[in-house]
Amino acid sequence: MLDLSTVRIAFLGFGNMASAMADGWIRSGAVKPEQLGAASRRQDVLEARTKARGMKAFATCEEAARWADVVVVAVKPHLVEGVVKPIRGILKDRLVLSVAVGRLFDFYESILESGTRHLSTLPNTPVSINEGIVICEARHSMTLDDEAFVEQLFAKLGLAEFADEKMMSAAGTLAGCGPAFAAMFIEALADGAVKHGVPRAAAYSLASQMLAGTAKLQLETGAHPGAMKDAVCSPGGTTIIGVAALERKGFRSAVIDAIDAIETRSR
Ligand SMILES: NC(=O)C1=CN([C@@H]2O[C@H](COP(=O)(O)OP(=O)(O)OC[C@H]3O[C@@H](n4cnc5c(N)ncnc54)[C@H](OP(=O)(O)O)[C@@H]3O)[C@@H](O)[C@H]2O)C=CC1
Ligand SMILES: O=C(O)[C@@H]1CCC=N1
Repeated sequence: MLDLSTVRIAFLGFGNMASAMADGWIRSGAVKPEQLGAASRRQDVLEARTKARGMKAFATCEEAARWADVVVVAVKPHLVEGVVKPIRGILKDRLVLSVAVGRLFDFYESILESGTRHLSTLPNTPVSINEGIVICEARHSMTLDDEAFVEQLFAKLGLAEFADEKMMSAAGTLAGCGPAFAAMFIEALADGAVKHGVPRAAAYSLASQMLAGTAKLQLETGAHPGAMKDAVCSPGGTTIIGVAALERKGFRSAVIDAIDAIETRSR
């Protein structure tokens, strides 16, 4: 069975998502940097990113896969087939974890050798500080031991949730794309406060703490978000003025439309 203290994990592609996962595992203390390796396209960029973390850099995906017990496929979705197919013989005896959006169980069954152990996931960037989400496809070809190992491994990054194929896309969009929307909200709140004299740095930390605190309150109490909004809106007070302004601009519709646009894009 794979063991957290000895497992070797190789990333194929080491950009934003892969480096966030590496940071999360290293930060958790559960995986040592030397247990992590990566291969990507530009060798100079890879060397800089891996050296900064004390990780191993490999010249090719083949070398990285040969070294590893677990291979994380972290290239753009349209590159997955070209990266994976040439090394499918090596991957046959590895645990393959994918983070590529839209690359689910059936796709990997069609490009990997029969019997390869694989799982498709959709993580998000807050995994780098162990506060992320990893949405995992319920359909996979892992053994029970792999499943127990993966649950341990992903628990170090935050919340790991299994979702069936029907839910995978929308849940992945909420969790995976959501940090960009949340960051835009933080930026916009800060811009509004800066406009009225709050220093930029203070505006960012106030906006982020407000969002983190509100999210934690919802998670801990399970309160309905509408009730949480009502609890802040004093009759004739200031908040309802802001709520009415947001409604005039279609705030909630804009957010729903953002998810909708992603889910109905042509693939
Ligand atoms: N960013 C996010 O928040 C999330 C991303 N994902 C998924 O993660 C995957 C990676 O996205 P992201 O990290 O944002 O993208 P990046 O562009 O930041 O990283 C892509 C990586 O792939 C490397 N690469 C490109 N071509 C090859 C190749 N032929 N062989 C090996 N490596 C190669 C790139 O190297 P180089 O830079 O040298 O070109 C780079 O290291 C995508 O499939 C995406 O769907 C999933 C959830 C969230
Ligand atoms: O924008 C993207 O395609 C990736 C997938 C989810 C978040 N980032």
